[in-house]
Amino acid sequence: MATKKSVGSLKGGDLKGKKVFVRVDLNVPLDDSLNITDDTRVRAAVPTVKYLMEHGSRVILCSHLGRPKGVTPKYSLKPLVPRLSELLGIQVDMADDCIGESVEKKVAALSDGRVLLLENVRFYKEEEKNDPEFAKKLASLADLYVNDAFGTAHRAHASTEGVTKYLKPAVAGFLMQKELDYLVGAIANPKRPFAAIVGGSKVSSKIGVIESLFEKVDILLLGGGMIFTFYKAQGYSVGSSLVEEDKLDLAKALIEKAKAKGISLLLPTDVVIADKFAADANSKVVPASSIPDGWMGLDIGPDSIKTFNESLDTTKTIIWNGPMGVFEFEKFAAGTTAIAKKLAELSGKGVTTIIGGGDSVAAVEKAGLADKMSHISTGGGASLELLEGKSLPGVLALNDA
Ligand SMILES: Nc1ncnc2c1ncn2[C@@H]1O[C@H](COP(=O)(O)OP(=O)(O)O)[C@@H](O)[C@H]1O
Ligand SMILES: O=C(OP(=O)(O)O)[C@H](O)COP(=O)(O)O
Repeated sequence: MATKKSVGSLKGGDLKGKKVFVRVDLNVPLDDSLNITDDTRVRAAVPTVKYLMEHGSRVILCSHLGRPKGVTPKYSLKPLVPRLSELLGIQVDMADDCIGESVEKKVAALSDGRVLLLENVRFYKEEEKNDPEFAKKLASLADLYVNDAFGTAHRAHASTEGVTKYLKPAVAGFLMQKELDYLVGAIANPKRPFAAIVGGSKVSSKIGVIESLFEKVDILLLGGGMIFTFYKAQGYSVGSSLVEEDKLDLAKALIEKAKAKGISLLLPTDVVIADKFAADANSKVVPASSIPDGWMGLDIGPDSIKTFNESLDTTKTIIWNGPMGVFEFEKFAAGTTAIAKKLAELSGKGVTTIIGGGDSVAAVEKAGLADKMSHISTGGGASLELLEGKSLPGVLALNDA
């Protein structure tokens, strides 16, 4: 993907008094009382909005929340207003719609440096359909467009892609840029040795990532549920561990490919096994090749942690996607927590550490180590697509630098 024009390249007259349509990803988890339970995405949206406020722009914020079918009160963006206002240091105004007369009035009343939050853009089915007429209506609200919604950049929707056809310049926000710098830039030109740690539940959902990383990494560490397909492919008995029978040949082929490419591919040498898939299961540590019938592997074992750590000690860049075990159960979280701790330690020694979205981010946050990493992605699906080497429609649509 070509480098995209950044909001940071706009200054003075480009921004002063201008109405700026900013697509952000405020798709945050809310509890039953509509309290935000993780405000990471709200905090991540702040630098771009503050920059625009400081340059005297009139900021129109647009986001989706959840996957509503039509207007659904529980998916209103209203609960976001207090936290946004607190973080921005001003009272953010809220519109009761995202297009139409009432919104136009609110936009006309915006003064320089102030912020208006539009109501959930997915209350219109035209958003996900990338309907051109709807995109035109969104575009008509503003003078220029900023996309800072990294978490939604893999969607070609009206507010992420369609709108750029009618609103120019269309530029990347600071969060979008940072995500691309790490998830594309740091990986394309890594300081070596470069290691990837890939875990999660299934080989099938990570195959694209593994194959794409094969072209770039020196070391590949595998963990999570997918390792049992690799074990079985090597003739080990895996008990009742998660196995994808139709991916056994693929696992064999990947092991061969790693050899041919000179990549150091490490599979865990021992595993923590359980007698059932439950938080209170009985557990023990066994060598990878000796999982008894009726038992299932739910985490990597202490020897594997030691070997993985030693291998990571030699690196200068690390990307991590997917937990090492069923970290949601305390008893099987040790492997994932150990990796999080190792990455935090290595970050402190100048190693670039990138956490590629999804459950690995949740694990790092659970371990209280989020602020230690070089970069933690705010997008699950979007980061996975980038790591697979795909281009994101929400990024492609922006003006080149
Ligand atoms: N050994 C295992 N057996 C079954 N499930 C596992 C195992 N190890 C990890 N998992 C599960 O994988 C899930 C995460 O997988 P995935 O969605 O592919 O990762 P990510 O969200 O990081 O991309 C977690 O819910 C975790 O419990
Ligand atoms: O939370 C999101 O995706 P993610 O859970 O893959 O990070 C984004 O806001 C995109 O939402 P969507 O998957 O409903 O299009």
